Amino acid sequence: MTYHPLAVRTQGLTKRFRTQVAVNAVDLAVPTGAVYGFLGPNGSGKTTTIRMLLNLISPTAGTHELLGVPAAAALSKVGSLVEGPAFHPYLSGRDNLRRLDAADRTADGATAATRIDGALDRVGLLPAARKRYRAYSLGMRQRLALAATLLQPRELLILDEPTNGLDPQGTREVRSIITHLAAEGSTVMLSTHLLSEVEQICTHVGVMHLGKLVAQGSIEAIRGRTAPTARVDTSLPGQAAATLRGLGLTDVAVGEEHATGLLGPIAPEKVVAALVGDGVPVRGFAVQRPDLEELFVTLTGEGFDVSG
Ligand SMILES: Nc1ncnc2c1ncn2[C@@H]1O[C@H](COP(=O)(O)OP(=O)(O)OP(=O)(O)O)[C@@H](O)[C@H]1O
Repeated sequence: MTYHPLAVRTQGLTKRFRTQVAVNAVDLAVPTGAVYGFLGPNGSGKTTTIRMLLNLISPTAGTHELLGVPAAAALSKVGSLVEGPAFHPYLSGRDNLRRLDAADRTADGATAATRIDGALDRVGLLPAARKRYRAYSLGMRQRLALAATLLQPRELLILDEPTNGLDPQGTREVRSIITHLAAEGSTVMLSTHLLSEVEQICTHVGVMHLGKLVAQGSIEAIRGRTAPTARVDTSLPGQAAATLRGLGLTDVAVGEEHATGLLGPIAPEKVVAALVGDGVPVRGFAVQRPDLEELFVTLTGEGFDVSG
């Protein structure tokens, strides 16, 4: 395995459908080892981008590389879930994988059984391997689709809305598999319209809005863009506010039983020490950042679905 710092890299990637620009000059940078959440509301261009990455449609303009090389040269190391594979309802999960594996001319027939059960095991479907596909829950069906992408070793997984349509249990199952796959060393790029999904399983995020990538980076770095607020719970909020102002906090506000202020570069422990030193009875102290949702609403002018 050759190491490339970016598992997915695009420059100026653009797709125009007649008059509509569905994807507009997108520069993606998915670091190797990341779980990258490709976040955006429906219609923002995620699927179109993913289809271009996988060479399923050709870009109007721009370039893309997977694993450091042009996509065509990397696709054998890339697992994807875009339109799930067609499974046969009357065959078992295992037999469905057998069919898919047999159709892969690069796969070694002698090791098929090990490979298939290995893939079933990784998605936790081994106990249900003999069940017919039609008896599978939606979550199990999606897990089988993931297993199908894992029949070959993959350095990169590109998953389009992998939890879409699943019930909470199925969603949890699929998220946990994604986390495991990432822990085993695969880079994962997944599209989603759920901010909560990004917060739960992603290390990085790229935010799409009307075909444009409006923000991208590690969750930590993106959170870091927001100014932290110190909040003091106290019976003497006026006095607390005076201390905060004295230390140089800005936007200091007084509530009924609390005071808040923007921390800036001031260390939280210094604030606590000053409050205590000034005799402010501190009942609680917290450093809060506006959550990602507030930040993304600012970036895109619209909210994200936070359920799920
Ligand atoms: N084959 C096509 N022909 C014309 N327009 C298309 C085509 N495919 C996508 N579009 C348009 O491009 C825009 C982006 O669609 P896309 O499916 O990429 O968005 P998305 O973010 O993946 O949303 P969703 O989650 O709904 O799939 C939409 O306005 C869509 O109608």
